[in-house]
Amino acid sequence: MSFRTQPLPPARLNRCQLFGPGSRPALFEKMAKSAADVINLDLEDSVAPDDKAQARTNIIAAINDVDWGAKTLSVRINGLDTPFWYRDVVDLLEQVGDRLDQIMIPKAGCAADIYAVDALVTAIERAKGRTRPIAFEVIIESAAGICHVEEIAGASPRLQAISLGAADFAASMGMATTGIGGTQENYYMIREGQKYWPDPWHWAQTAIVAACRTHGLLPVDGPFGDFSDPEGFRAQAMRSATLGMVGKWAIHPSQIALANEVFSPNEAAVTEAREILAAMEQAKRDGAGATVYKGRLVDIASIKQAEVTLRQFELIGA
Ligand SMILES: C[C@@H](C(=O)SCCNC(=O)CCNC(=O)[C@H](O)C(C)(C)COP(=O)(O)OP(=O)(O)OC[C@H]1O[C@@H](n2cnc3c(N)ncnc32)[C@H](O)[C@@H]1OP(=O)(O)O)[C@H](O)C(=O)O
Ligand SMILES: [Mg+2]
Repeated sequence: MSFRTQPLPPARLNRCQLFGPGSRPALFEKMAKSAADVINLDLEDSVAPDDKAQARTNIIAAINDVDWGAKTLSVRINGLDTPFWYRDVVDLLEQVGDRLDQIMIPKAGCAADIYAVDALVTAIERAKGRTRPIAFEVIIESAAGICHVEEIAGASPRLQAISLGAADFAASMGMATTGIGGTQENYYMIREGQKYWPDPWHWAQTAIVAACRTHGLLPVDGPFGDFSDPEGFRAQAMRSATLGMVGKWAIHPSQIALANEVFSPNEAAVTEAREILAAMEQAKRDGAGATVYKGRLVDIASIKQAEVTLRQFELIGA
């Protein structure tokens, strides 16, 4: 381990982030009653330019009036290249109480983007006497964003999470696809006449996970557009979980249970984690740093791996 130790991410559940357009207030109560850990009320790309002002009004009313329970409540503001974002921040922070937990910043391209929003948020918080600081989540969804992901991850103490936005990312990268996440038909390899489909999002996900883990943030997988394909969603989510992501967006309620299931350790994983810890306790008593569990090596690193599973399990139980 480096002399600089790796910080733990915020101890909160983030298995599923449910999105809903700010221009569809009829969805808000349904979102609040859902099983998603995080709610993202959207002012950005699911809202048409002419509807931005009304969507803002809808969201402010809903934050103040709807019972959001224990969910993390987040609003996605408009991008810093638009004329809308400053008004999003000002109206939200001046007109909602402490119930708003987080602002989501889309299309972040460099650390200065986060600095700009932080400066505005800080000024409003001071002016209004807000005592609980607003957290930030950032979406990496551009070539610049992925190039600068590590500096973005370290840009503000408000940052709690980073998501991958597959659709804008694909567009920014010039990828030859209109798919939002998942397997891409033309991204394949051939061996002995058989086609195999690797994951074109893999490298961007791992870059986000590494940046998040370095700075103690939650890495989150973004949208899977084809909500009629639950198996495709599940497969994408399981790949993301295997790479270290803690959750995934849902753009339709049918995706919530899938995300919650994939990002909650199952009984077998919890049992195995506990058995590995017990095996390592025995190894310690025997004066060994490594031992054999079910025919395979486990050592001190295995303790840390098992603790990842158990930490997530304990959060869910809390
Ligand atoms: C890709 C980039 C992104 O920005 S993704 C995030 C932004 N997108 C959104 O916020 C879209 C969110 N989803 C929706 O707006 C809708 O789900 C929909 C348009 C995809 C489908 O809506 P529709 O009403 O047609 O769906 P039904 O199947 O009829 O609904 C069934 C039932 O569920 C209720 N419902 C629908 N959506 C939601 C929701 N989001 N939350 C809660 N409840 C919802 C609906 O009202 C029906 O209810 P019922 O009538 O049964 O009571 C990204 O940035 C990138 O770059 O990658
Ligand atoms: Mg986007």
